[in-house]
Amino acid sequence: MQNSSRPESSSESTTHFGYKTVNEAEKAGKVAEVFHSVASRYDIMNDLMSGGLHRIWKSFTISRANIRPGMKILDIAGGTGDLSKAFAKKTGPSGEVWLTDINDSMLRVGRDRLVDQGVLLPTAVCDAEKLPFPDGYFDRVSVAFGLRNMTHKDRALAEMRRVLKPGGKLLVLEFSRVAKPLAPAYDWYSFNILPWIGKKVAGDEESYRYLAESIRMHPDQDTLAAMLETAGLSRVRYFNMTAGVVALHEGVNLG
Ligand SMILES: C[S@@+](CC[C@H](N)C(=O)[O-])C[C@H]1O[C@@H](n2cnc3c(N)ncnc32)[C@H](O)[C@@H]1O
Repeated sequence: MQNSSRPESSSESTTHFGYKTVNEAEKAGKVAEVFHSVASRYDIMNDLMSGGLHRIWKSFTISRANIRPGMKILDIAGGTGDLSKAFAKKTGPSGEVWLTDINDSMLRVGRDRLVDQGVLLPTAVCDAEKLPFPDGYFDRVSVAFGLRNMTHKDRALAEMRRVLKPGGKLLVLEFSRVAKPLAPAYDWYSFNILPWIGKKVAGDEESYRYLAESIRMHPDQDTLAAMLETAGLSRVRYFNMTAGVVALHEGVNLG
């Protein structure tokens, strides 16, 4: 489903940024512009756009993570820190939860928000495609609504598997393919209402048009499950939520 016309390793390879075809080297910069622009209004936009549903999708992810005190957790593309905060509650002080993101604006909003709530976590700017952590370090790795924005999803998934301990679990929460009968209404909402809310609330219509487009360009449920398997994960399964508006994929590193 990647829109590349050449192998990923070529510096002239193309990929997609929403519906646009761009050079791979350009994509990360364009994604960075989106998240620098929306960072300060990101949380309110999430509640407005999803009618609060993102909280339920994240709660389900947290319950599937089955976290126990003392575990080491990596939250990739963690943004404003919703998952990290919930993970930290479950690991307790003996655990280690890393809030990471490639975008320092998103991470700053997240870190400040957590500090205001009395939650102090190690925080790092890092690219999911080149994680600065040793092999086999984490019990759980999560990425929520982040994979869609990555240029080389296969490299990012391989990195996620690399840093998981044997027996550790990867959780990928992402927009996915909605059930067919709902597609017309969902498309109308995505291409009319989302950019309108983006304009009124975040002063940025284009970033929310990118959101709608990037969802359509993201691999569907079965394709993403196959990508997790290719990355070396086992016992791969997924759960559709809200009729496939989002899906939680999970896989285990059996070493
Ligand atoms: C839609 S936000 C999700 C934030 C948070 N996980 C949540 O669910 O609310 C997507 C995040 O992915 C991050 N991101 C995009 N590409 C990335 C990459 N290559 N490595 C790490 N983070 C990335 C963006 O900076 C952004 O903060």
